[in-house]
Amino acid sequence: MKIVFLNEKGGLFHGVTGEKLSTINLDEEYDELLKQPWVKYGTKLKLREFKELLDHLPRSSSVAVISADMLQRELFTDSGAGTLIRRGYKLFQHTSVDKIGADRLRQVIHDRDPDIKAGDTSVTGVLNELKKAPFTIYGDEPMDVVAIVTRPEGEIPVLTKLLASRSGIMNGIVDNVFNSIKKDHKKLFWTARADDENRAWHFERADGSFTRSGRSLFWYGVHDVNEVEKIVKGFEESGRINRSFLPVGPSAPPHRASAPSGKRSFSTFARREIPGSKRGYATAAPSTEKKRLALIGARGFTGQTLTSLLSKHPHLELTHVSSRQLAGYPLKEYSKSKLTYSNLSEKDVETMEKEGEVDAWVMALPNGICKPFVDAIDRGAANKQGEKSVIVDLSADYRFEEGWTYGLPELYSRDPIRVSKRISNPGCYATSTQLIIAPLLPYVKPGAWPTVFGVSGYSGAGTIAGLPEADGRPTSAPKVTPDSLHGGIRPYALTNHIHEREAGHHLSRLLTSKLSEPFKVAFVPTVAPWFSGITSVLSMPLNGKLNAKNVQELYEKKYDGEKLITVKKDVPTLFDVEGKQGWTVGGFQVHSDGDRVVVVGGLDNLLKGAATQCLQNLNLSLGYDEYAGIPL
Ligand SMILES: NC(=O)C1=CN([C@@H]2O[C@H](COP(=O)(O)OP(=O)(O)OC[C@H]3O[C@@H](n4cnc5c(N)ncnc54)[C@H](OP(=O)(O)O)[C@@H]3O)[C@@H](O)[C@H]2O)C=CC1
Ligand SMILES: CC(=O)N[C@@H](CCC(=O)OP(=O)(O)O)C(=O)O
Repeated sequence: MKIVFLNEKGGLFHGVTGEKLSTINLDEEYDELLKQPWVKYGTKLKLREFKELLDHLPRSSSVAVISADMLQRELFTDSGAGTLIRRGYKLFQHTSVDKIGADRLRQVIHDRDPDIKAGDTSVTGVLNELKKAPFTIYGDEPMDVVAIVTRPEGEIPVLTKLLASRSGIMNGIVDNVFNSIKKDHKKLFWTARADDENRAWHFERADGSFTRSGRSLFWYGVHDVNEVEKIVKGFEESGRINRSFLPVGPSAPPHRASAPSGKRSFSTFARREIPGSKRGYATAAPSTEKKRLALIGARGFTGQTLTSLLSKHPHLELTHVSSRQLAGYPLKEYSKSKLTYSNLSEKDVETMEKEGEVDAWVMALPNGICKPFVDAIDRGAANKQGEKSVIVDLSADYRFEEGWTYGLPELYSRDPIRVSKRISNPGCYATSTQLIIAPLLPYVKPGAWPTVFGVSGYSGAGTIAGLPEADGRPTSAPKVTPDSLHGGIRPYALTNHIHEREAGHHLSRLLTSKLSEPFKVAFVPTVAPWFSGITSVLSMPLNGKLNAKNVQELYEKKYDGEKLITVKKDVPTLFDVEGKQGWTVGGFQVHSDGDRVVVVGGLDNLLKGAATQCLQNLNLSLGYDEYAGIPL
């Protein structure tokens, strides 16, 4: 039986983080919740009454707290909305197999353990391992989730098994079990294989990870790189974690490595952000190894901007610059070595990849041009001995593509970027649009799209060929000029700009409750007569009441510690964004009725909107410090 409780806000919200609580399992969470200082008055009363009601109904019953306009979706789709409250199942913890029943445990291991499916061990093998050291088995009563943590005296605990049924995944029990492990263990290590369909889930729960040849080691609670190294050495010696998951010894052939797409979470379950898990830690200090980069589309605005940044990069060497027009001419914007433009064909690119001539490629080409080059690199990589190179594409061509990682580090986990070889760089307006909406996602009024007005400098439109210099050297001219705008501004692509879909598509991944269709954003672009810099103005109806101070705090909290994000009180001006590496937000205002928020954000379309973000992505995937070469 499902009981629907209508409230204005459309659910219950965490009083500190402001996030919507998607599920409350009363058996597990009720006592703890009632102790929270923010659970008072109406919320307390409601929780008490829901508990009383559900205590007298079958366990499968639940209460859905939703807003009136979500009623249809709650009743007629299986996606649900708001907050779902149920008794749930009590979690258990046992330190012996007998307590949970050896036969039941055998069955679960037999049915779900990927190591058994891969033929690497047997059920008896798993149970024999348990005899070697003290352990705790965590799970829920119907055993939809079973997790085993081994914890030899004085050693780091290891989560050796996390076995969940589909219903365990869909009902969030796996998170409940994991949280209960977290309560007991301040530090934990565990592993997952590339074919683990919940791989993104692991990245999100970890403070750090190491991936090689599709096998990942994860941990939380250890932030010091030296400590990680020491622990890993201990695992190597004791054999508690299979060597193939550890950052030790020679790696397996890299061409077998498969990177997580970063897109897949539990297949039917939107990702949830876990506080404190935004940043990963590399297992070793960031690399300082010299690596080589080829830039295709080097003549254009973004190509040139990236070239200038690379001139100051401590480790990354630009070795090839490709332009059809400038082939044979020297490159001017790069100071680390003398380079001449070439006009690389698809065949050249394939051969270069096959011969391992570069470690990374950047595609700074117009939309729709990139695929033949990417295909050529893929062909080259298929016939290559060593590791395949990284590609970062600046165009819109791979931003919706399975197998590519969308590189917006401040919003979507950095770890998938670290292990990805195919990265799509977000659009300039789309970057600002997502950064400005993300902190307010729990407050989006259902059915009302957030609207972003974006005003961009004309460099956003790219270049055409200009008049040649006196010596015949070709030049570039902006496609849109201040003259063509008559000194004014020109709204364009009033609906369906590609960045509208891009922003909605990716923001959907941050929602805590599943939507039956992608999250919708209204985006309206305007081009203006200055060279570079975008101002984005967000206007968004709220699902409840907020004040300007609350809003500013949401941004401060969301972007705390982010080196490329500035939160200020005042409205950012062009001065705050033009030529600046990061994104700035400010001007937080709420309508006097308290139900509509307006926020202003801005970035330089050629920097955080393109080249700087590209460099963050290159740095992460090549193992450098994320900000290497970025003047902070
Ligand atoms: N400008 C901006 O603010 C932003 C742009 N982007 C995206 O980045 C990409 C590059 O943009 P931008 O630098 O402005 O573009 P430009 O028009 O300034 O440059 C395009 C580049 O691609 C080359 N090129 C064009 N057509 C072809 C082709 N058919 N084959 C091979 N090379 C070609 C050009 O050189 P040549 O003709 O000499 O070969 C030039 O180097 C685009 O996809 C854009 O959407 C993303 C974020 C911001
Ligand atoms: C002013 C101007 O014309 N801006 C460009 C945005 C450039 C960009 O980021 O486009 P991609 O998504 O193709 O990478 C535009 O609206 O198309």
